[in-house]
Amino acid sequence: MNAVVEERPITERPSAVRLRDVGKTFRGRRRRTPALEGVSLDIEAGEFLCLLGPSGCGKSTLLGILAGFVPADAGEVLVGGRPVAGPGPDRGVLFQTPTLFPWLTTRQNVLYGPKARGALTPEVAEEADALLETVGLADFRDAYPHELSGGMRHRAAFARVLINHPSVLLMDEPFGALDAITRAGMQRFLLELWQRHRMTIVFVTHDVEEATLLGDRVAVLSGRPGRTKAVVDIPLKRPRVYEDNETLEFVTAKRRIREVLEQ
Ligand SMILES: Nc1ncnc2c1ncn2[C@@H]1O[C@H](COP(=O)(O)OP(=O)(O)OP(=O)(O)O)[C@@H](O)[C@H]1O
Repeated sequence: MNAVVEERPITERPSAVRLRDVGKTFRGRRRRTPALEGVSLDIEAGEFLCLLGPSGCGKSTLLGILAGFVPADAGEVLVGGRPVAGPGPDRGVLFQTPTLFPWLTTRQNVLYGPKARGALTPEVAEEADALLETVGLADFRDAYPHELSGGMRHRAAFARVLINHPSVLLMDEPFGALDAITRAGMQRFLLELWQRHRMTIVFVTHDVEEATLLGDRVAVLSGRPGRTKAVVDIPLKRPRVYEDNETLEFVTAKRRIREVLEQ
């Protein structure tokens, strides 16, 4: 078994995200659910990290903590060297269901954030148009969400997040609900985007194949309460394409992750 739990001292590499002994217990009136315990992880700036683990191990909770939606009740959570105290435009969040306002057009959706912050300038509007071009929605800038396909809605949600120039992109099973072909297209799109912008990505997935294709490393959480079980390096060359998934290197990397998961 080659997988190792990595401890990368923060002083050695620039760390975009630092988690130290993070814990979270949900306390209801009748039930107390420990979701995370002692989670420690350093994610480098520009790294693509996938978060994998059994259902209910706290992956979404961890992402929610990084996004600032869910307060941790133990440990240290730093993004860009600063403690997370709530949501912020430095962290873009994308969910399985793209969050778009149904009463706004694609372009208006993209411009919603800057407008709400009072930062809508002609330059930002120009940037929105360039982003719509990048995500292949220039011809649909005046369409409403219900007029877009599933993949198009995802790309619109991407543009909506990217207009804020987030340094960290937090993605919670973003392609989980898509059909296989659209999903492969979105994976390709995400890899190209990341290759170009090199933002830090934390990507939650159930899918070992998806984690192997996308990640520089895969952090595997144990069953509830989630703990960092291992961080597995994916030593596959970049740029990667979906068609690589039958190569020996790919299959070997996938097997290593599966072994850790099943341990
Ligand atoms: N708001 C909440 N209130 C109470 N319990 C919660 C809440 N959110 C999550 N939990 C509990 O915390 C645990 C972790 O949930 P979480 O959604 O983070 O897991 P997950 O790994 O993302 O699961 P899945 O892979 O099934 O999406 C679960 O037992 C869940 O029931």
